[in-house]
Amino acid sequence: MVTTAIPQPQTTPIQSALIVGNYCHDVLLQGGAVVAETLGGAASFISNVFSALSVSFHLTSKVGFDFKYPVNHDPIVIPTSKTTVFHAYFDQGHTENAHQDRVLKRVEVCDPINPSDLPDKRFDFGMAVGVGGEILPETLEKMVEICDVVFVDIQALIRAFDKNEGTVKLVGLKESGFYHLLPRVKFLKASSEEALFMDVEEVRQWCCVVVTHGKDGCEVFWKDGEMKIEPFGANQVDPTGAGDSFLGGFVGGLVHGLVVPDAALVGNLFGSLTVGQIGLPKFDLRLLQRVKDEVQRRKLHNTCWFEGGKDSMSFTKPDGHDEFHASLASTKLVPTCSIQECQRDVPRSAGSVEQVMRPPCNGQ
Ligand SMILES: Nc1ncnc2c1ncn2[C@@H]1O[C@H](COP(=O)(O)OP(=O)(O)OP(=O)(O)O)[C@@H](O)[C@H]1O
Ligand SMILES: O[C@H]1[C@H](O)[C@@H](O)[C@H](O)[C@@H](O)[C@H]1O
Repeated sequence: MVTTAIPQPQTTPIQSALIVGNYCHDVLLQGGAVVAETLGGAASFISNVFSALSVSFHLTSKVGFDFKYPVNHDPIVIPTSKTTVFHAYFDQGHTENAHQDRVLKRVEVCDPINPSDLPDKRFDFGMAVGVGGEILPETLEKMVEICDVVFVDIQALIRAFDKNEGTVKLVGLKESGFYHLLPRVKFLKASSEEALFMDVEEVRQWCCVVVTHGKDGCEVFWKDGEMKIEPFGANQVDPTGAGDSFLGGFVGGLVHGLVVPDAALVGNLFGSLTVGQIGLPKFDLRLLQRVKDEVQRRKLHNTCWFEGGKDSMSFTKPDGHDEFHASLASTKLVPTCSIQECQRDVPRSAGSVEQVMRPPCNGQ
C-alpha cells in the first residue's frame, strides 16, 4: 500500500541537536600534485546537510589561528594551535591497503575537545563526529550524559596516527578506550572498511550499527535483524565526506519524522550527491526543495523518533519504501541550475583549487 500522507508545512524540526567534531583543512593529492584544497571534517559535511534540510543545531568544534574558511557556525579558535590538516593521497590507497580508496595523513592537529568545551545544557540528540582524534573518552561520556540520544561515527573512536607522518591507521574498537560507552550510544555508523575493526555481532546487541558500502548503499544491523538499503546512482569524482553526508542525511531524515529504513535512504541520497563533487558539496536548490517535499509526504509518524528504549529498536521497511526510493531518485532529474541557485552552508574560500576543479551542479 502506498502511503498518502498529506504534506505538512516545512517547519524547522524542534529537536535540539549537538554536533561535536573539529573542522579541518583537506588537501587532496594525486600524482604528486595538489588537486584541491577544501574545508573538511565530518562536522562541516554534516552541518552542510543539516542546513540543506533545515535542521538547526549547536556545533562544538575547534580550529587554530590559521583557519581559512568562513563558516556559519563559529568554531572555538585556539590562538596557540593550528587547524587540523589532512592530506588525502588518492593514488596510494589501493596499493597499501585493498580496502582503502585513499591514504590519509593528519599533518597538523588542533586541540582535543574537552568535556568542559561542551555547552552546559541538555540536547535531544548529539553526534560525535571527530576526524583527528579530538574526541576523548571523557568527552563522549559527557555527551551521553547531556544528550538523550547519541549518534557516533566510528572514525571518531578508532583512528590512530603514525608519529612521524601522521598516517591514519585504525585500531580495534575494543582497544579504543571507548568500548565501555557503547551501551549508552544509540547509533554507530561505520564504513565497510572501518566495520572490520569491530565485532558487529557483539556491538549490535547494544546499539544500532549502520555500515555504509560506497556505491552499494548501506546496511542496518540491530539486535534481532538487519536490512540492506538501496543506493542511488552517482558519477563519483571525490569520495571525501560521503560517509559524513550520509550520516547528516540519515539523522536529518529521522529528525523530520522518517522511520529508520526511509531515513537511511535519505542518507544514501546525500552520500551519492556528495561523491559527485569535489570537497564540500553544493546542493541544487530545486533538487533540495523536491527532496524536502518528498520527505514531508513520506513522514509516517509524529512521535519523537528517539522515544522508547533500546529494546524497542526493531525496523521493517514500511509500505511504499521502494516508491520513496524512486521518488528521491527522481529529484536528481531536475534541470541544471545556475551557480547562484545552489546552496551550501559554508562559503568556499576565494581562489582555492577546488573552484577550478568543481564540476557543474548537475554533476549531482
Ligand atoms: N559511488 C557512489 N555512488 C552512489 N552512492 C555512493 C557512492 N559512494 C558513496 N555513496 C553513498 O554514500 C554512502 C557513504 O559512502 P562510503 O561507504 O564510501 O562512506 P565512507 O567510506 O565513510 O566515506 P568517506 O570516508 O569518504 O566520507 C554510501 O552508503 C552510499 O549511500
Ligand atoms: O574532510 C574529511 C572527511 O570528514 C572524512 O570523512 C574524514 O575521513 C577525513 O579525515 C576528513 O579530512
